[in-house]
Amino acid sequence: MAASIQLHARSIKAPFNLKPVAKQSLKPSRISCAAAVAKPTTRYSITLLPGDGIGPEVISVAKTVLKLAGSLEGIEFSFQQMPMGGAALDLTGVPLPEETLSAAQRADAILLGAIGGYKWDKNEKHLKPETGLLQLREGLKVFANLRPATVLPQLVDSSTLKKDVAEGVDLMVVRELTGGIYFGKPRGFGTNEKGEDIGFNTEVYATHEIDRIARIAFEIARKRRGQLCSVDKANVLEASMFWRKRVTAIASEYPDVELSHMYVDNAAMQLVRYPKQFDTIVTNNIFGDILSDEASMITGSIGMLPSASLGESGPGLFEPIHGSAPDIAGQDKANPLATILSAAMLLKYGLGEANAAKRIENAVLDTLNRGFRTGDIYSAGNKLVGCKEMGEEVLKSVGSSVAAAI
Ligand SMILES: NC(=O)c1ccc[n+]([C@@H]2O[C@H](COP(=O)([O-])OP(=O)(O)OC[C@H]3O[C@@H](n4cnc5c(N)ncnc54)[C@H](O)[C@@H]3O)[C@@H](O)[C@H]2O)c1
Ligand SMILES: CC(C)[C@H](C(=O)O)[C@@H](O)C(=O)O
Repeated sequence: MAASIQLHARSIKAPFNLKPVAKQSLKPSRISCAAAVAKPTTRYSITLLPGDGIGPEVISVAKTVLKLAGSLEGIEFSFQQMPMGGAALDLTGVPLPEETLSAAQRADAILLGAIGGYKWDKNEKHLKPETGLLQLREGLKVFANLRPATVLPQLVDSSTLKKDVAEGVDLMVVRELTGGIYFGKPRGFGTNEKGEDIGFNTEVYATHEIDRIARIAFEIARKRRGQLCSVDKANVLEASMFWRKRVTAIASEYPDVELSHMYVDNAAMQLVRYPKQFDTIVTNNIFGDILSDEASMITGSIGMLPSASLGESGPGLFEPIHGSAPDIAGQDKANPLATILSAAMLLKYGLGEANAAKRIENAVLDTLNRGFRTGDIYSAGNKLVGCKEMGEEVLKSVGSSVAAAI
């Protein structure tokens, strides 16, 4: 089994090994005239969770891309598709059936589309698709969520920011994923001393939760441009004051990384004022959710941003950061590139298959170079395509020598 924080083996000693080693080949490839040069076949099991809305559309495309990129690198996948979110609610009455969680836990990696939709919006908390996603993240113990936002030169004109502001942006949001206000207790509904109805949640972080995400962020920053910005609300919130104290303490283990701190309101503003100032951002669950959506728009569209969610052991969870986009679901309008790039992250961080990952990344660049655009990233002079056609073009690029060469 593969994947997780060590960026891929299932058990980890070092906090974050950014140089994963590919899983061992299980058997030699078929004997043929080309046997001397053929790569041995490596096999992985992938759990696919298409979910709701545009989820099934983008997963179907990403699966074919993953399959082809893998086969060109001697990798064979077995896919198991399981219900999740609203689709699971309709089928089984719960948003994360036990069978889905255990299939995910047994897999080498998980690729998820998106969950949610109008149909289930008024459900009680425990019957919301979103609750299923949080249960999945908790069940897989994937506490580190990596959300890279890179402005590709081909898409500078798709950004809503001015060209000189967006050009060259390359940042990584490291979001704590299994703690904070999303999971803190007490939480719920009740009545206050005046007898008025209330809803309440708790933002809480323990030392080990902050220390482990901080170490991962420092490791990532060390391998990028050596700058880590910790985003909090330490001028107001005790949980943030403690967050800042622990991140500062962990910094002593990483003298080569330059640590800065920023309040979240300022960070939200700086992201649109001068995003190039950021290299790696580390932040809590809720601030990471919001800031990564904001960062996605710098790159042109939320339909471009992939993510990897990793734990200390066990398989990683890979998903685009966007939701189920009910407004465009079923219309073949979704941009599948965030999910395709999540498949690349699955290969790289989840399985340690860097070459296959590079094939996908290069194929995406080549497809954009050839002028294909879904509606969300369209600009004049390019060719407007739907989700399926975008997928077919990426497949062509994966199959061409370009993908191996760029
Ligand atoms: N990880 C997830 O599964 C996830 C993430 C966010 C939201 N959600 C859920 O999705 C549902 C809709 O939420 P929302 O509307 O706030 O956010 P959303 O991300 O689904 O959509 C926001 C906007 O971005 C557009 N968009 C999103 N992905 C796109 C893509 N790949 N290509 C082109 N356009 C795209 C949508 O059309 C919409 O206009 C809700 O039920 C929400 O809870 C799920
Ligand atoms: C759907 C929701 C539970 C989820 C989150 O808040 O984490 C989403 O916004 C995301 O970013 O994946």
